[in-house]
Amino acid sequence: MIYTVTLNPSIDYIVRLDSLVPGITNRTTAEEYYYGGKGINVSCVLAELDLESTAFGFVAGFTGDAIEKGIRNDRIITDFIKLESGISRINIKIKAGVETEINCQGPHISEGELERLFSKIDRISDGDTIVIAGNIPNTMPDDVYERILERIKGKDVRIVVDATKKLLLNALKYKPFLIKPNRQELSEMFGVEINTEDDIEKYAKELQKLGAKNVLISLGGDGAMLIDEFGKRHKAGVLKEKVINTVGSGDSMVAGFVAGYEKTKSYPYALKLGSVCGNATAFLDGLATKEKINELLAKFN
Ligand SMILES: Nc1ncnc2c1ncn2[C@@H]1O[C@H](COP(=O)(O)OP(=O)(O)OP(=O)(O)O)[C@@H](O)[C@H]1O
Ligand SMILES: O=P(O)(O)OC[C@@]1(O)O[C@H](CO)[C@@H](O)[C@@H]1O
Repeated sequence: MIYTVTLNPSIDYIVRLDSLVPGITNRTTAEEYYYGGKGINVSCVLAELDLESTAFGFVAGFTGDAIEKGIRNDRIITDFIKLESGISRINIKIKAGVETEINCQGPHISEGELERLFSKIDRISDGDTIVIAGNIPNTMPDDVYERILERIKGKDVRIVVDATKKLLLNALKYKPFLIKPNRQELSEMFGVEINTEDDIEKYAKELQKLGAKNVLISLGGDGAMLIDEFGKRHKAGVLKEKVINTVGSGDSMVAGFVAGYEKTKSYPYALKLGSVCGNATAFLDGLATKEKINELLAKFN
């Protein structure tokens, strides 16, 4: 079974404007909403790839109810913990020529509620995959990913972590099978500007020295680079189509990579399917669909 963990799910409210002017009332030209949070997005794209997953995490209030209902699907088993107070966050994605995101704090999670999650994590067993992705509310200790991984230590579980800074760095000692920083996140982790492909490879290999097996660096419209567990560099480009909404492209890439590796045990294929899923999301209103993935798979080389 593949388990995804989203500590801080969200409703993504996408607002489109011709331009955004600070200090006045701006009016949208269109708006849409999606149920998100990184782990949830991974579960949704896995479902499009015909893979079942169990979604763990915390939901709260009316937004939490909507998220839980909204992602219900016969390939997603939702097993969220309902928090006593607060509401799951609404993240605002402003598309006004450039993209601006406002990702909110999210509800407080108590130590007792965290313990309930750890008990669920104890169900994960040999041969399973766990995908831990996204940010945590800042009231939560930043060793939480380590505490989750500590619970599965010693089990033969494929670990995937998609997070930033300390949350990711602290998880590396658990030897994750895959991490997927984007270029900016890689730069931030090392406090340097990363421009060239050689720089990307150099810093990806630093993350491998710290414990990561496969490091997939996503580069938005420039594609992605994988440094696999054998130190081999693989590159993938992107297809050219009208970009509609890139929110969740990175998560789609993670889902595609995990599915591609699960099916073939081939890193080039995992990178290809990951890229196709990332592209498919960028070219659609919501996340990658089975139809779009199959269409792009036939064109991608
Ligand atoms: N403009 C684009 N055109 C085509 N493909 C894209 C575009 N942007 C993203 N993608 C695809 O999605 C993958 C992941 O994108 P990106 O690097 O933006 O991830 P991310 O920063 O983690 O995104 P997010 O946090 O929104 O999920 C890219 O490697 C690429 O395959
Ligand atoms: O605040 P976090 O957890 O880092 O990111 C949350 C988020 O931006 O990630 C997804 C896209 O990757 C969206 O569905 C969601 O709004």
